[in-house]
Amino acid sequence: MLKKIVIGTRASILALAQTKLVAGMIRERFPHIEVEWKEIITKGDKDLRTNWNNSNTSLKSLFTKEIEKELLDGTIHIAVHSMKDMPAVSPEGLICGAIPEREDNRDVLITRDGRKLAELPEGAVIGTSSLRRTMSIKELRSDITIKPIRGNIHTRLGKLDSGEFDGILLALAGLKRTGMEDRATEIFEIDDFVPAPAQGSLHIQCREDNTEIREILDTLNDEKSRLVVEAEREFSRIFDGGCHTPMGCAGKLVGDKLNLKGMYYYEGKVYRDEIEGSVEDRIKLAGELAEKIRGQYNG
Ligand SMILES: NCc1[nH]cc(CCC(=O)O)c1CC(=O)O
Repeated sequence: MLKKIVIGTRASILALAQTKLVAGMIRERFPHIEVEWKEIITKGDKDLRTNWNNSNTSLKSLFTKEIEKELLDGTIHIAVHSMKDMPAVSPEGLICGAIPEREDNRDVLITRDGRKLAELPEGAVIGTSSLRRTMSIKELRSDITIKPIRGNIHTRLGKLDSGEFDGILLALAGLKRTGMEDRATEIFEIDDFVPAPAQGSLHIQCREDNTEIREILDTLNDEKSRLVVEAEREFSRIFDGGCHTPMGCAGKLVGDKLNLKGMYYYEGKVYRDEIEGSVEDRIKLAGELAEKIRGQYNG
């Protein structure tokens, strides 16, 4: 019988918050198992010059490689990641062992003085390095000036507070999980601002051959979250989504139906559509939604 589980984590406040959340879930279900975490510094953490928010799949692994090596070596048992930052395909020997209940997937605006988007002055400066967020905010207010911003949530909030920006855009999930939800000035509705595929969802990673850990992780799974996230990830795979590709996708269960909204920016224009169907057909639905959107610009 397993006595202790070691979770590998990056040292950022969000990574630690997510790790502690998962540690709590395991302790609650398996009180006899001791849960610890080990902070691992990744190449991405060392190299702050990398614009990781606009990174493609290979750059994405900058933040996971060292952690994945420790999983494979067996020095840690599991790792907790934000699903939206994970490439579509797991490295050889590793799997996603659980997708727990998803947090709110919406995006938020945070301003220094509590002004909402509509109240900001002409040409106000908003910080984001995400193309999806840039395009979405420009759609709502074309006069806004976008300036790139890097670093973890605290660094970004610090840059906002010091006056470098009038506002910044972040995921509500990250604010909630780090206990800073009260910083959210304006929460954007999905129809105005389509979230990144799998935003707000966790990816608990483990070794494929570790059956004991897989049985434990099975109990952390939230089936509804998994079904929705699978569809969003399929949409993202079709459009080859790193965070680099300006696209969004958000699913919602309505009874036994899945409603899927998607958007994609192509040659400077926004295309959106939505689809609804049986949740069992979620992968097919994601493909059909992508086809509908492609049909708009291919005519
Ligand atoms: N790309 C960085 C990242 N990865 C996950 C989150 C937030 C939490 C989540 O979406 O699950 C963030 C920060 C942000 O986008 O505001």
